[in-house]
Order: sequence, then structure tokens, then C-alpha cells
Amino acid sequence: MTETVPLTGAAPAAVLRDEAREIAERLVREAGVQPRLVVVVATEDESTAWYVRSITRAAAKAGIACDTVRLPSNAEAAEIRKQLAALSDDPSVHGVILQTPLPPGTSAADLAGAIAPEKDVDGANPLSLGRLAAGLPAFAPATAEAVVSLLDAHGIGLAGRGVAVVGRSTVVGKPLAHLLLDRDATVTVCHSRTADLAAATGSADIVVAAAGRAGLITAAHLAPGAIVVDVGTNPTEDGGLTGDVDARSVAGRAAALSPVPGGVGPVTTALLLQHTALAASRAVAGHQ
Ligand SMILES: Nc1nc(=O)c2c([nH]1)NC[C@@H]1CN(c3ccc(C(=O)N[C@@H](CCC(=O)O)C(=O)O)cc3)C=[N+]21
Repeated sequence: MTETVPLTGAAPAAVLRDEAREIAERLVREAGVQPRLVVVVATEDESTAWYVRSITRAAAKAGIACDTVRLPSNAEAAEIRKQLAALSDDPSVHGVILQTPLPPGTSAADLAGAIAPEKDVDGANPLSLGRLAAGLPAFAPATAEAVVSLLDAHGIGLAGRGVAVVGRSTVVGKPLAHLLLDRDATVTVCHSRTADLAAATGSADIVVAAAGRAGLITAAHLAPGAIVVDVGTNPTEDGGLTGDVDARSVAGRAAALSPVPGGVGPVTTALLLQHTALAASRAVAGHQ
């Protein structure tokens, strides 16, 4: 049995929020501009509601203005696209995030093409993902970047290590694979059709669970001493959040595990604000 260390996100999130606050205060002081983030919500999804609440609270702490635009959960693609285009054209807006999931029949990647790349603080425009893949500057999706930031904050190295990413979504799995490759990790991306998931994850030094299935990863999926990052945010019946990792099962087998809540989530929120502060700072510099 090994002691399973909790990879907590509160401290790295506070550092990132302080950085965002410093940028925001300087922009207000020197240019009279407060960074502004707009969150577009067209879903009643419970884990999205958690995220929107934490963005709103954290933005207030970081001195960043934050508005929520609510559209009906049966909104048409054209209506969402029109809203995103208007925000892209509004010079008082520096960051735009379109929450997922989206109404049935609409595609996040397609709609996010209407977010101006310089305001695309959650890296959702396909141009941003393409630039990331090509090694060009772009905002990465905050959740994917949060996994790397959390590991960095806890002194866990990536170069040369085997990382199994469970989940191939456009918001987490795919961009995370690129971020990890940039850090010289050896990356395996697993998904619902992977023939032997336990074999793929069981030979990894680091396992990232981002499949959106509560309790998917158990001790049977891990090599002894593996480091586990839980990206899952599955709503529970009592109104809480639970991860993709069965924390009770992996305790004593994993060397480290990020908790849900309290792990990747707060870092995600803080990175979104840091991206917004950077976007505002570039917008102001561009106008001088
Ligand atoms: N375009 C898009 N990008 C996303 O990144 C995205 C999304 N859509 N849709 C919804 C899911 C869900 N998600 C969460 C992120 C942080 C917390 C979070 O901060 N949770 C806190 C608990 C809440 C709190 O303490 O306020 C924690 O884990 O400690 C939760 C959920 C991002 N998502």
C-alpha cells in the first residue's frame, strides 16, 4: 500500500488568479480598461451550472468583469452563431466562452468558429486547436491546460513519461494530447472503443481520466504508484460533483490522485480568467 497524495488545485488556482488580478489592475490603472469575459450558456446541464457559478465567483476575486448570456436550451445554431459573432465584434468584450453541452443538432466546433480567435479564451474555435497542434501560439482549452498546470504545480515531471489520456473530446482529450506531446511525454489516447482499457492505462506512469463516466477508473486500471488526474465532473444525485475515478478503489494503489471537487476544476476556472486578462492586455496593446 502506498499513501495516495491529493493533487489539490486551490493553491495553483490562487497563484493564477493573482496573476490575472495583477494584469487586470494594471489595465484599469493605465488604460481605463477592465478585462471582460462573457459566458454563453445554452444548456441546463448541472455540471455546466457548477462551472458557470465558479467562473462568476472567481472573476469577481480577480477583478475581471463577467457576464452570462443565457439562450434557450433548444436554441437554433444560427441564433447561437449570431450571438457569438456580436460578442466577437464588441470591443468591450475580451474573452468569450461557449458552454457545452449544446442543444441537440448543433456542433460545438462548428459554432465556436464564430468566436474571434483572439477572444477564444477556451480554445474552442477549430483554428485554435489547429494552431495548438501545429505548435503555434493559441489559447488552449482551459480544462486541458489545467491538467498540465496541476501536474507542474505538484512537481510531477512529464518528459519521457507514459501518459494515458482516457477520453478523446475536442475540449479535453485531443488538445491535452498535444500539450503533453509538447512537454515530451509519450501519449496514448484511449476511448470508448479501446479494446483493453486496463492494459493501456495499466502501463502508464500518469493516467488522465476525461471520459465523462463516473467511477470508470478503478485500481484494476492502474500500475502500482501511478499518478492519476481526474477531469470528470459528473453530477451526483445529492447535487454534488463526482469524478471519473473511483477514489475509494484507487486509494493505496495510486501514488497521487486529484480530488473532485478541489482538483482540476479550480485550476480550469483560474486559467480561463488568466486567458481573459491576457486577451485584454493584447487588445489594449494592439490599440496603442
Ligand atoms: N466549453 C466548455 N468548457 C469547459 O471547460 C466546460 C464546459 N464547456 N461545460 C461544462 C464542463 C464542466 N466544467 C467544470 C469546470 C470547473 C468546475 C469547478 O470549478 N468545480 C469546482 C467545484 C465548484 C466550486 O467550488 O465552485 C471544483 O472542482 O472544485 C466544474 C465543472 C467545465 N466544463
